[in-house]
Amino acid sequence: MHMQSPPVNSLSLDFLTELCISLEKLEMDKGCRGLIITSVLSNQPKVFSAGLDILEMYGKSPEHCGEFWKVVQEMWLKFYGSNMGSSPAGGCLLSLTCDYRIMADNPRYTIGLNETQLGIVAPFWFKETMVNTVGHRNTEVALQLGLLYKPAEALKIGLVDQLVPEDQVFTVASQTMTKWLTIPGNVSVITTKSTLNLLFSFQLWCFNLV
Ligand SMILES: CCCCC/C=C\C/C=C\CCC/C=C/C(=O)SCCNC(=O)CCNC(=O)[C@H](O)C(C)(C)COP(=O)(O)OP(=O)(O)OC[C@H]1O[C@@H](n2cnc3c(N)ncnc32)[C@H](O)[C@@H]1OP(=O)(O)O
Repeated sequence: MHMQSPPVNSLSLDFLTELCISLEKLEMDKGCRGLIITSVLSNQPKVFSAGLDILEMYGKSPEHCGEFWKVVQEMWLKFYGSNMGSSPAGGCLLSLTCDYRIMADNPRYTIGLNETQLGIVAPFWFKETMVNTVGHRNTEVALQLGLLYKPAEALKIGLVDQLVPEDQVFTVASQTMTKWLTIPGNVSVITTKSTLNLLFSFQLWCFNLV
C-alpha cells in the first residue's frame, strides 16, 4: 500500500478513513496474505508519516474529535507490515502495529513517540504497543523524554527490525514478506499472534477499547 497524502502523510480524518476502508477491502480479499505499507510522497520521499494531523486536534467540535479518535483506533487495530523514513508519534504507532519494520538507514530520519515534546500524552494503547515492542524500561525513558530515535538507535532498542540503504527498502521488504509467507497455514500464525497479544487484548477490553 502506497501512502501519498502530501505534504507529509499526516493522519487526517479523511486520510485515515480511506486507509481503513482500503484495509477492510484487503482483509476481505482471500488472496491477500500480507501487506507492505510505504510512503510514495513525490515531494517528500523521506517521510513515512508525520503522525496524527495536528490540525485535526485543534479548535474542532467534540463530535469531530470523537469521529477522528474513533478512526485512529480503527487504524491501529488493523495494521500489518511496513517500511519507512521519518515516523514521529502516530507515524511510529502506525509502524509499531506492523509485524516487521524496515527503516531506511539515513541519520536524518527519526522514529519515536514524541508526544510529551508536544505537550500531549501518548494514550495508554500507544504506550502499551511500545512496551510490547521495546520493553518497559526503554518505553519509560522514550515516552517521558519524547525521544525520536535515529535509525541506529532505533535498531539497538528493537524499535525497528532492520536498517537498509534507502534505495533497497522496498526490495528488502518484499523479500522479507516472501519469507514470512512461507510459514504454512494462516490459522497457526493468527493463533500465535493472538496468544502473544492475549494480555494486551484483555487490557483493551477492560478499557472498553475493543
Ligand atoms: C481528536 C483528538 C481527540 C482528543 C485528543 C486530545 C488530545 C491529544 C491526546 C493524545 C493524542 C496523542 C497522540 C498524538 C499523536 C500524534 O501523532 S501528534 C503529531 C505528532 N507529529 C509530529 O510531531 C511531527 C511533526 N512534524 C515533523 O516533525 C516534520 O514535519 C517531519 C514529518 C519530520 C517532516 O519534516 P520536513 O520534511 O522538514 O517538513 P516540514 O516540517 O516543513 O513540514 C511540511 C508541512 O507539513 C506540515 N506538517 C508536519 N507535520 C504535521 C502534522 N503532524 N499534522 C499536520 N501538518 C503537519 C507542516 O506544518 C508543513 O506545512 P506547511 O508547509 O508549513 O504548510
